[in-house]
Amino acid sequence: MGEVSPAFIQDIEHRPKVVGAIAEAEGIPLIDLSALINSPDDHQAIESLVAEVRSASKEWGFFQVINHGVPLEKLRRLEEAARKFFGQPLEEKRKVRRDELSTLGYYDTEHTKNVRDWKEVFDFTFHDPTLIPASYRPDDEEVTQWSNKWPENLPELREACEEYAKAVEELAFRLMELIALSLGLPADRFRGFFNDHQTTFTRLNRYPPCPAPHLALGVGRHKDSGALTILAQDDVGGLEVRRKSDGEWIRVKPIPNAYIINIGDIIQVWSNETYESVEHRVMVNSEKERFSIPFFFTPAHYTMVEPLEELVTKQNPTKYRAYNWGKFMVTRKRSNFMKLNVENIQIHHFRIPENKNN
Ligand SMILES: O=C(O)CCC(=O)C(=O)O
Ligand SMILES: [Fe+2]
Repeated sequence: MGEVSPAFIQDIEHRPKVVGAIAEAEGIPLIDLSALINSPDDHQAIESLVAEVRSASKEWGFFQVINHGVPLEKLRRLEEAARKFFGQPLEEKRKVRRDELSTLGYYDTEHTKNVRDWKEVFDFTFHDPTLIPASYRPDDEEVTQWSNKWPENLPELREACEEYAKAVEELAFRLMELIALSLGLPADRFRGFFNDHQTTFTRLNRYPPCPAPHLALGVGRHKDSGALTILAQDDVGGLEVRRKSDGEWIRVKPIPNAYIINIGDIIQVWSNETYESVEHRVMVNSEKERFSIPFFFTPAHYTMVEPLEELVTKQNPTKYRAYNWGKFMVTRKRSNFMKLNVENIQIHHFRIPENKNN
């Protein structure tokens, strides 16, 4: 990536605090999922987990989980394969680069809020191919497919990716059950959105050392647009979360063999804002590279996302107009691809103003 070109430079108000960042100690909640994995029939233990998830989702929109049931060796194997993949010359990585027909594969030019991110990425889906609208245009009903692009010279990458995503998907379903219960819904309330044709994808992120960590970000401030994100990070650290209580950026402490879970925009809408998707960003540093692996759990492309009817009442009327998830996702990808000088599509574009409710 060489010199820091102006494309990477954040506006002054969005630059990270390299010194004096808020301590990690009072950071996001840590939840031990042992009961969910080992004694799912112990109602009392599950109730208390549900209460922890409710409070963490409400106060922070982020939490970490341990004893989550994803075997550590699957993560280690994937990390090793990812290091090998990113360690190759650029022309080798570009053999599996993303293109306009399928956004899966390798790329190093993602923009978040129109500023370039200091990172390189490899995206893949577990349910391959993934059905997706052919265009962002609302009147175009054609559906197309995204297919994975696997490097031929590194067959172990494919195996490691597939095994890992399968294990994390199980965790995702379990977490969605806890979240459903925490909203007073039946445990399987969200299941149907993910049964067929889910658009879930996993990303391998590499953040190279950066000569100007005070000017650039690994990922600029953003909210995740899916339902739930399950993130593995290494021991370098750099993820920051915007604390809901006061808007301060808080570092997320790397905890060995923990996953970071965050509520995405879709749960914000489904829950009619009982829970909110929270802004986060990634700092880079001048010495160490950092790896992270987010798993973005997202429903089928034809899902119309809107507040669940059980959570809409006279006192709490619906806060969103329904939107089509596939079109939303394709519109997002398009603007990541093309550095458009307009704001990305956001769920607030579907927000119903308060006074129109009454
Ligand atoms: O690398 C990280 O810690 C987070 C990455 C992230 O927020 C994203 O890819 O959406
Ligand atoms: Fe994110």
